[in-house]
Amino acid sequence: MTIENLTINKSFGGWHKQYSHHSTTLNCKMQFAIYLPPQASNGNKIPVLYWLSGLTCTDENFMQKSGALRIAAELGIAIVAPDTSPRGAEVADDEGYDLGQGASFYVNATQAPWNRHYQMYDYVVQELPKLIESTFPVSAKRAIAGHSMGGHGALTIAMLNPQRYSSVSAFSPISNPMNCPWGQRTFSAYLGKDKASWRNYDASALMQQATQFVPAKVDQGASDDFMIEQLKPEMLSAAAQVSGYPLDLTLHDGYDHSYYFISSFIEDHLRFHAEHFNK
Ligand SMILES: N[C@@H](CCC(=O)N[C@@H](CS)C(=O)NCC(=O)O)C(=O)O
Repeated sequence: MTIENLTINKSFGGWHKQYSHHSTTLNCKMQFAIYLPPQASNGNKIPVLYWLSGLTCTDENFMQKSGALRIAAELGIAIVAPDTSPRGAEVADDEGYDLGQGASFYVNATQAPWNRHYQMYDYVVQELPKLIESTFPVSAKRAIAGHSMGGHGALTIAMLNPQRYSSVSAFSPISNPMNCPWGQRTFSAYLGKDKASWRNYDASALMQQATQFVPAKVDQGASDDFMIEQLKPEMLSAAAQVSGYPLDLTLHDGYDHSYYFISSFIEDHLRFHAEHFNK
């Protein structure tokens, strides 16, 4: 596997780098960002947090706007931020911001034309960690987190792979995509009309039937314009009660859906993941 370094910037004593590589899973060129804290330079292998961004984002939004790097440098955690979908002129797309490029929903598409490139679930779970762990001084200790569409991705991926992640966290996740407009539009396109296949990618459905638990922290802004129609955090809480899932979900007065919210609480998320890496 060859990867090409695109940018390199020193930050909080560590290094933020962007790379591109050909993804065999997605059948196209992909870009990702990695933050390597100072602890990555002393010969040790450090744990990694994978961050999945929301609709319309690339590998850049989180790294530039969340304020996570200062805390990652303190705690000795690497952060990897993949792009939010396959991209390129030959990759299927849609005019809406909520389907196609920038809107993969982190599933493996089964329906044409999407199934040719939209295999983001496999990319995030398999190909990307393999590439990261064979290229950078990181250990196999992994956590996963995300925002909105990425919060949905992080929760579903952690619950489907409890042995691969020591903890999961989400800001404003799309908690019950089977029952909201964003999820119904994308799941119909990527997975087809048979709703049985949707359940496997629905955080509330998975949480309700979970028997293996990855510690989960979720924060939601109470003034988030998407909360009632699209995000439905109450469905996740209800699901956790059914299975006894260790879900720590907090509603925060006055906060909206933006990076102003994420940057206000990202420190708590990184400390939560660090605590579970050290267990
Ligand atoms: N109203 C937005 C919806 C998309 C949106 O809010 N995206 C969130 C994730 S769901 C985001 O992180 N945007 C990029 C940013 O704030 O940097 C739009 O039309 O672009």
